[in-house]
Amino acid sequence: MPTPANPKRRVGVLLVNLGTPDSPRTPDVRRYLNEFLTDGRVIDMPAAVRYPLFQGLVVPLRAPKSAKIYQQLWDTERGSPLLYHGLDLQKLVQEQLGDEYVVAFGMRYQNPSIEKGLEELRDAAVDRIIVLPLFPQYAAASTGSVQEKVMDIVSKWWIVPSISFISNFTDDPSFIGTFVTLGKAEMAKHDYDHVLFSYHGIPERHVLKGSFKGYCQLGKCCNTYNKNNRYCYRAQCFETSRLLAKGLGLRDDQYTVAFQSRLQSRLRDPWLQPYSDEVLKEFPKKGIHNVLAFSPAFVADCLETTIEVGVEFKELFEESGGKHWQLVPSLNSHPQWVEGVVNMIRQN
Ligand SMILES: C=CC1=C(C)c2cc3[nH]c(cc4nc(cc5[nH]c(cc1n2)c(C)c5CCC(=O)O)C(CCC(=O)O)=C4C)c(C)c3C=C
Ligand SMILES: [Fe+2]
Ligand SMILES: [Fe+2]
Repeated sequence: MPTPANPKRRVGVLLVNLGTPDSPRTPDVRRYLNEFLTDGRVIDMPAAVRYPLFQGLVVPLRAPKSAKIYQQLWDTERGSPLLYHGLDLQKLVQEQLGDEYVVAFGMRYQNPSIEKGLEELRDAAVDRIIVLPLFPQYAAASTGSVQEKVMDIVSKWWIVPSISFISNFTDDPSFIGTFVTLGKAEMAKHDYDHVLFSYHGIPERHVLKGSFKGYCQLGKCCNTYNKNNRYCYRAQCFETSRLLAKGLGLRDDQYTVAFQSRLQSRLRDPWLQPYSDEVLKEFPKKGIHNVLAFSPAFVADCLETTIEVGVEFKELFEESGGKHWQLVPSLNSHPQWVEGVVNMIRQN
């Protein structure tokens, strides 16, 4: 309800990304991983197994190694790229939307928290709230987790606000268009034999658990994007890739879709395949020596893009006989993307 002091109706917008540690020091990375990897939507094991296994064993072993990688990524002045690009986006989107909207930013894990963002919107007396998780493709482990957290928080408020979620933007013209702009800029600087679209992986089980009436079975079911696989992460990754390829003018044999960042565990559960690291090692044997890599599951530079694709995959490719590897930067706060986010919000 509008307050007498501010009779104008205003819409609240909460932009959310995954999360990042407060600093690249091991204790902060441990705290972040403990929150992340005990989320039942990320590690879908019974809580009685998940907490002792991850807090007691996996996270203590992983945190010092992850901390070293975060130290490589950290900007001395601005900190974690995922955080500062998110804050830049918030500022620019707010400027374009004007004072009919109040734009907040939150992280699913660690800071600034989703709770703080929602409280900012409540304190601004907004009329309704639009939540935009900054994940192009819907996954229960990313978007679903943000939705659960938001609903959990507001369900405990005395006055529960009207809320809507933008659950994915797999095929949004500005999301696709900005990546095409960035990709074409790289293509103008160098000749490439092949393009790799590398997406964050998820366990195959997660896709099967969300399969609508058993439609998605990790096969050709994902070759078209339709009402039966609307929420299938794999189908969405293929759809994003087809649209990017079209925008870049690529034939089907000029690009490969693959999945990265699998969490190696002794359980050896299969993740979405093919695995990016295995695919890229084979490229030189197929005569592919110049590769342009995109990370279209992320809208901002982060550990998984800058370090995993930009540094680690490049080294692996060169060790395997490849000549030139280039990562296309993420959308960050590119003006075309800012305008796209503004349009998505206005259309909601
Ligand atoms: C694109 C959306 C994401 C999905 C889906 C996702 C699933 C998922 N992730 C893990 C495990 C890890 N992910 C890590 C980092 C990370 N993940 C995403 C996004 C998605 N994850 C982002 C944006 C980032 C980068 C954060 C940053 O600060 O730069 C990490 C931490 C890094 C590390 O220690 O290697 C882990 C661990 C699982 C298990 C999973 C699905 C089940
Ligand atoms: Fe992840
Ligand atoms: Fe599918």
